[in-house]
Amino acid sequence: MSVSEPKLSTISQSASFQMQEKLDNLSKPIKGLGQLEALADQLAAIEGRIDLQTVKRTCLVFVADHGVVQEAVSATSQEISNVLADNVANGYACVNAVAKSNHCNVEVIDVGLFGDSHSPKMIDRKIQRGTHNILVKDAMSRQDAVKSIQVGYDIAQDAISKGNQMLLIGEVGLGNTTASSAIVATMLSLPVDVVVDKGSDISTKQFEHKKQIIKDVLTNRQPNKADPIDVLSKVGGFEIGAKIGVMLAAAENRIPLFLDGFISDAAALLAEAMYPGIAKHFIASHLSKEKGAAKALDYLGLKPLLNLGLAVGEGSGAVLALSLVDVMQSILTNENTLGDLKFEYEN
Ligand SMILES: O=C(O)c1ccc[n+]([C@@H]2O[C@H](COP(=O)([O-])O)[C@@H](O)[C@H]2O)c1
Ligand SMILES: Cc1cc2nc[nH]c2cc1C
Repeated sequence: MSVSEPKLSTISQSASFQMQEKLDNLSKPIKGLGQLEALADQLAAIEGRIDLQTVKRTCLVFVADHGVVQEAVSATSQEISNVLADNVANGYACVNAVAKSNHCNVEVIDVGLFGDSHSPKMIDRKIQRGTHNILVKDAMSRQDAVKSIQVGYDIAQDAISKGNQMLLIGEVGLGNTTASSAIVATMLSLPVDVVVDKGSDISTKQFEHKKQIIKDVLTNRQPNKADPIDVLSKVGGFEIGAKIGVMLAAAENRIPLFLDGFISDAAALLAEAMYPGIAKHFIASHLSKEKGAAKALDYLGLKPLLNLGLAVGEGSGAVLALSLVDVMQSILTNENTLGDLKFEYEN
């Protein structure tokens, strides 16, 4: 099993059916827990069992820089990526705070920061010092695009071998909503205006400029949607490739994979094009505030669990959705059955 010879595990319809039967027997109206029931069904289908394995989970946060930040498409200057990435590695960022309350491990992996990390906790798998500016040059070589997927795959395999039962993915990378917009517009053949949004919050004037930059990027780079590696190498990012690798390792090992926001959604479109059917192994934790997110999730047939207007990144939304998994586990463990109440539906 590897990136070059993927072998997705099967999605167990019978485990999903058994889970729904169990839920239908609980002391509540049939399907009364709505999308939470669909979540439990999907987890059972992915894991191939109804005694869901959810306790040990890790959010893998991939950090990388984007040369296109030179074009003033982001709220901050490029050097800030390092500061933000180190903040996650040191345990003080938004995702760390959410992870503390939701009992989730966080690991931070440098796959392409321009600078050197100052955190001893940063895992160094740097592929290059940032992507090239995609307005003028391909983001990375094809070889580095494949390498980014392999790095993510290896990191995920390691996490799985340490007993993780669910994986979550996040990122820090200023400029990556520009790269993600270019990916989503390409993969869904949509106009840039329909998918682009304000990322880490830019002014209206800067937003108009960002739209034009992405249009020019697509004209200059001509990514080929029939070849996802071409798209990743021309307009993508190292953290986006690494996320694809995690998705593959999770899908091979019956491990539920929690997407975070827009950048995960863009990576998921590439993964689905490379490994058709892989999206069935993904849980859409939330609907990002970025408007292209809904387009990507609709295409993938994924219904987000939360819709809170989140636009943080780091994996924070994915970790937040774990509270719903934990609530579902409590329901499955603690709620009694219609039988206990000697209650039966009449038809
Ligand atoms: O997860 C999202 O949907 C999301 C939406 C907006 C911004 N972000 C985060 O903000 C950074 C990218 O914003 P930008 O404006 O520089 O492209 C990057 O570090 C992402 O993790 C993330
Ligand atoms: C403050 C800040 C925190 C972030 N976390 C992930 N991306 C980010 C971008 C900014 C600007």
